[in-house]
Amino acid sequence: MSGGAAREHEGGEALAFRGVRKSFSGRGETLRVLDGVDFAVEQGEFVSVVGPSGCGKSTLLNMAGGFESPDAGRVLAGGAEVGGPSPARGVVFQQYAIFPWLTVADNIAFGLRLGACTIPRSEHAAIVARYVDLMGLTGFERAYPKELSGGMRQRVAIARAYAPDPDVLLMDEPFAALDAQTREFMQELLHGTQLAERKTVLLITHSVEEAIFLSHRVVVMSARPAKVCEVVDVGIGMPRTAETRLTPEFIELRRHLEGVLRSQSSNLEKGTAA
Ligand SMILES: Nc1ncnc2c1ncn2[C@@H]1O[C@H](COP(=O)(O)OP(=O)(O)OP(=O)(O)O)[C@@H](O)[C@H]1O
Repeated sequence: MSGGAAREHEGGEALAFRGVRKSFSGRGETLRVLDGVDFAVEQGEFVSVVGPSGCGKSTLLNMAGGFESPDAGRVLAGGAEVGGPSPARGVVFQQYAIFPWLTVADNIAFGLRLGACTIPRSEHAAIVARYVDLMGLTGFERAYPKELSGGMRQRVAIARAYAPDPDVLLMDEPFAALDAQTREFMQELLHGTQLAERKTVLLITHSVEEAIFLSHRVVVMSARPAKVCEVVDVGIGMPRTAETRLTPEFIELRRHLEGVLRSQSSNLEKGTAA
């Protein structure tokens, strides 16, 4: 459908990290986590961040969400400095952060009903129906979270994040708690939703395969104190399917990124950053 063009986004920076530094202090020690991180996500682009464990990936996402602020440098959303959480930036975390007392449909509608959302009430039902369909939740609209599998709950969380039409979606290991088979299925659902919606997405993941499958570009962080050590343009046409994972380009890219990550992780163990 895309004729091999992996990057079909519109251009223009939706999110940018400029010289971002961050340390955490505690028990008389200072932990330098981010040491001048620079990259941007363009509008409509899907970018994943991978890196050694503890290098500061979640810290970056928390800054984009407005939950943390940098010690130095700037985090920009739509060209403006991020000053705190905003409905313009939807967040999906690893834990099933959906409300147990609301049905699937009401969870998905949650952000639409907040005062900050300008989408008219008359459109809410159609929006909920669209995400129920895109996330494969048909028939479960009236179910409560306790009646759903872990994968389904996370699909509700993703639908809820997309529904109020935020400028940017921030996802922190959304599939980490799921088994491998469910995880692949979820990646395919998210990819289909993303092709339909073309949002700007920043995804943090431990899985190189997940990053390649979903993204236009993959940002690799170095060991802590972290910088960007490599940015890879995936360049594999969309839509991607289960077969895409078996193509030589995909396998070669996975091998390359796993090698970079392995060398960064060994730097972390040695206590040095490349
Ligand atoms: N609020 C905080 N206070 C103190 N230390 C923190 C805080 N947040 C994060 N850290 C520390 O900063 C480092 C980076 O954490 P972060 O969660 O951002 O890394 P990560 O790359 O997402 O990790 P992982 O891959 O294990 O999920 C870790 O050593 C963590 O313990």
